[in-house]
Amino acid sequence: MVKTIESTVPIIDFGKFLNGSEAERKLIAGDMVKVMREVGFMYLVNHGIAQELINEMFAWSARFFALDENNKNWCRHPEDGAHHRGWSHVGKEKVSQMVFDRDLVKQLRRQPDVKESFDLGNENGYYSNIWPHDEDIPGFREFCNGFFACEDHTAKQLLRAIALGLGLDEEYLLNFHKTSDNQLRLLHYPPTETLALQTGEKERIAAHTDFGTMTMLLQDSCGGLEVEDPHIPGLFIPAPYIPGSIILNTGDFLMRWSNDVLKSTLHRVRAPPIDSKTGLAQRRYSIPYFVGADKDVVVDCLPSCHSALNPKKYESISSREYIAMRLRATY
Ligand SMILES: O=C(O)CCC(=O)C(=O)O
Ligand SMILES: [Fe+2]
Repeated sequence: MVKTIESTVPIIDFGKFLNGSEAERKLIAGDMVKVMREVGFMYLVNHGIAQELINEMFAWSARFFALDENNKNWCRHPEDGAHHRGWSHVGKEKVSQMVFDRDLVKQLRRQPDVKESFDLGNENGYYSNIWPHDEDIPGFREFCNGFFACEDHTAKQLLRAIALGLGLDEEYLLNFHKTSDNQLRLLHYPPTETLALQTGEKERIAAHTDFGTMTMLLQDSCGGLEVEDPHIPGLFIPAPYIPGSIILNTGDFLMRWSNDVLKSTLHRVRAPPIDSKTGLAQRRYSIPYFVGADKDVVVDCLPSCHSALNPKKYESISSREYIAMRLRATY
């Protein structure tokens, strides 16, 4: 049987959590945690972020990436990989999966990802944002900041649901996400020779898991995102855009925090359908929002995720220590 996304990545109606009765809220929270345990990826519909706002964010993203290279250079990502802000040109970044060996990282970087990105965080955060000149793209900064806040609002509702589904106090996870230390990432994968993507000579984004607590992912209709089958390692299943949906996936930090009860699943971006006019793999835009825990708060295993039969597997760790370790392997 051909595996389809519907049979692997479930669709959850989050509106029933946002506006439902106490019983419905509990049911949805339980469903979400079940999916996080089994698959690590879900589609959310009625998630509370207005579609017009999402469309507008994609339009701003396209406008930003269409800027002249000199204008984008003004806000380029610093060499320090930990300061994850600003524009990274095509070829700058290589996402890798848990590779900490310096020589191996060097070797992997010879085949960089064919994508460019723009990263921003909370304006009041530890790392300053790096913006393009306002006159080059007036209104961009303001819109991005508004969108960041809107996603943060939804992220907080999702954190409530996950805590509830884990049998914790609904506010439990919010107490570790007080500073909104999240990252909004605009991604642009330019048109690329399909064959090079198919043979793996070039990659859009190699198989990886995300670092943080969780990721909310917006994608356009191009296609190419694939999620590893939870039961068949190495089998990747296409996760196309479902109108009106966003994707929610568990991050590595939450996986560790939950004693591996919640799964952070491998995913990648491969060749989408070929553009019939150019013969190239179509351009893709996506917008992940990485939700991160407060950097200096040390987390120990979640209370409902360990027992005498299932003892704690990991030392307690702060998100700062954990993320720094992962970023060093990426830049
Ligand atoms: O472009 C996409 O849809 C995937 C992006 C992604 O997985 C990431 O940036 O971590
Ligand atoms: Fe990812």
